[in-house]
Amino acid sequence: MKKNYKKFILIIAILIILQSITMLLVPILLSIWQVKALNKYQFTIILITLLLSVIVNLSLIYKREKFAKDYNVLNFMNLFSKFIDLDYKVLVKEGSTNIIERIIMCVNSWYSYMTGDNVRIFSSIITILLILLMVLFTNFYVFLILLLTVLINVYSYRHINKVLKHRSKYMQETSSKGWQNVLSIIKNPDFIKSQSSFTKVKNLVKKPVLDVYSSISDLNIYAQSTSNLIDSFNNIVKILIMVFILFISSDSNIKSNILFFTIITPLFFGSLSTITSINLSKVDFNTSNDFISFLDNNKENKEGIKIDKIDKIKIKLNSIKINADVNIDYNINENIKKGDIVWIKGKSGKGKSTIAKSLIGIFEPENIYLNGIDINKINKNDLRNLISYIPQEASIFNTSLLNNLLIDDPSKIKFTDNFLLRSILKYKSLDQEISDNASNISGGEKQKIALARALQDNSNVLILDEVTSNIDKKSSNDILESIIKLSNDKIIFIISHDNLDNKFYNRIIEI
Ligand SMILES: Nc1ncnc2c1ncn2[C@@H]1O[C@H](COP(=O)(O)OP(=O)(O)OP(=O)(O)O)[C@@H](O)[C@H]1O
Repeated sequence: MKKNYKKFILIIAILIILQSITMLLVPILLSIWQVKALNKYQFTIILITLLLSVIVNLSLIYKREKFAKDYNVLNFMNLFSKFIDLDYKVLVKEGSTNIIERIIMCVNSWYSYMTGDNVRIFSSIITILLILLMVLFTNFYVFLILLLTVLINVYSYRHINKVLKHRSKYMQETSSKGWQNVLSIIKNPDFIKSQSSFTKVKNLVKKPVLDVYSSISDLNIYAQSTSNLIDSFNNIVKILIMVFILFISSDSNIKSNILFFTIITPLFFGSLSTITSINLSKVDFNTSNDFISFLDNNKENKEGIKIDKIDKIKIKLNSIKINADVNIDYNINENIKKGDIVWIKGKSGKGKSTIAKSLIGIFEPENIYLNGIDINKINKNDLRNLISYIPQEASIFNTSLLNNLLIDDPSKIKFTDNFLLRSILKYKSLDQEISDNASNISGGEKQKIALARALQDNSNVLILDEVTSNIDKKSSNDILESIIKLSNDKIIFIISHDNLDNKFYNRIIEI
């Protein structure tokens, strides 16, 4: 892609330079040839130049958007990998939707800046320098005025950018957090439709929406008013130059002077305002890069000793530190071996799932050993490869039932034989699209799909966290029985606050 990007930027640079040349060429030719005395040949050249400028503009749009598709997808996927690699605590604190919203903002600002704006700034600077050079040989005083204008613009924007960067960061953070909060309230259609009055829900939604639009409005007031002040200053300079030209011109050169400066000044100030408008996208671009540094600095450390199997687990737990404020106390001392089925029982909120999350390296308590090795020293990818954790909340995606199963090769699987899917496939096909928030399937079906997905992994340890809580007792027992039959020799943890039939386990960890 880097090679492709270089090639793309080269083409875009050529097109933008051509665009600037075609823009500058017409006024220069007109001022040399004099409009009144154009012959057929000169008129044709001017027409061709204008036509060329249209073709160059259209090619720019086409090239940019064609490239943007692949560029945006690649950038999104790169940032998505950083998102997956984030530390769990940061993920919980920031919120996944918030981070994804910011990733989308990054992709958009990279697109604006990297696929044209960066080159356009360059070409505007060249245009300004060329015009300054032309004016230097035409009128030294106007040259000084234009040079001073450029310096005032550069100095002002330097100052404005410092403030803007700060405000743009605040706006990006507030708006992505705000939309995350709104989505969390409205994402469940069952909840929305079960409300008799929307006053409370509306009040809940109004606060984050107000935060979002307030931050955008604050940013815009500052950005637009400062840009406007500079634009106004530039406009005054533009008028003063024309008045000055009229004042200093003699009768003989007044026409050519007016023609030259009428054409040159809009181009000069146009290029200056191009830089101004791109300035905003540059600020967004820099803010986005800071966000990428944030993602990189909060990466989870997965490094550690490589293991390829787990056949014994020692849990000698006194406490698990979840974060600076939350610490959960335990009194566990268990030696678990291959083939054991352990029921982790305890009241709600006592810390059952926290043990499961510690086993896959999300939390890092002391005194858990796998094959005699301290779990905190083991490579986290290996841990997650060898331990299948099926969480309490089934993750269901807005795609087909088949896609939800994340099966590598569907042709090898006989779905009707699958004890989990059989009952679902009586009423639904594998092509059935699962709607947003999985509103068109039942709670039990969600759990069966999540189970069927996880059971494909060829892991050594299986952790079932209340995985049948939405399924009737008889079906739930059938499912557990089938899982145990299929998981010969694995270590299985069954987390449940419900009573469990004693045929399903041979050890208990009670919290
Ligand atoms: N990321 C977190 N940040 C702060 N507190 C947390 C976090 N995760 C869990 N907790 C708290 O830790 C405690 C134990 O949570 P855990 O999910 O392990 O309980 P549990 O026994 O599995 O509960 P349940 O049966 O209701 O699922 C709870 O008080 C919970 O609020």
